[in-house]
Amino acid sequence: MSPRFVVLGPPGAGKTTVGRLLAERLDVAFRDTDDDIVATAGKPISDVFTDDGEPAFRAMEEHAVAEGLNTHDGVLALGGGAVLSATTRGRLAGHTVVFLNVGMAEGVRRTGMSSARPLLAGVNPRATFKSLLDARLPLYREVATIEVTTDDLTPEQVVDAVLRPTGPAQGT
Ligand SMILES: Nc1ncnc2c1ncn2[C@@H]1O[C@H](COP(=O)(O)OP(=O)(O)OP(=O)(O)O)[C@@H](O)[C@H]1O
Ligand SMILES: O=C(O)C1=C[C@@H](O)[C@@H](O)[C@H](O)C1
Ligand SMILES: [Mg+2]
Repeated sequence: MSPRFVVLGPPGAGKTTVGRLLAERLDVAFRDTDDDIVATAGKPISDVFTDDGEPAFRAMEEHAVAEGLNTHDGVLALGGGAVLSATTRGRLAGHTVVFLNVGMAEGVRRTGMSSARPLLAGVNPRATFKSLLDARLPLYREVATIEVTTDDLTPEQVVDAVLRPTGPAQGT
């Protein structure tokens, strides 16, 4: 069993929003590893970061992603930092992986100052978002088989782009 699409990208790229729409369009189930972690931990992700620390969160995330890849056959959205794990990047080989990209300005606009995103809850979310993008862009691209830049697209248009055939133009 393997997910039809694995969706990843930075916070605010639309993994949850677009992932859900994509699953609806394909009439398959949607699963988000962030939700799996919340269910397992029995508390919000911000509390996992505060109480247990980021390394503990990353270990739970590695486990949740492996479980999703092995047991889910619909659309699987990963947390924004899941690609930081080399083990996870290795496990993504052979899967159809969609990288939803978003630039700093739009990413910060979409995520706002939400404390639900502990890594962006500091004093300078723009700088934090930029350094996060700089560090992760090569990792997202290492595992992605499809990349869509979402800044100027609605979630529906992003789904269209994911499903658009990429081969040579048909007919004349
Ligand atoms: N293409 C888009 N155009 C405009 N707004 C969008 C788009 N995609 C997502 N959004 C909005 O941006 C916000 C963040 O989207 P979403 O929660 O899906 O991102 P995410 O990638 O799952 O983030 P996280 O890594 O924090 O889970 C939501 O308010 C959502 O409605
Ligand atoms: O970008 C990140 O590192 C994170 C993104 C979210 O999806 C959550 O997985 C968590 O807030 C960490
Ligand atoms: Mg999400």
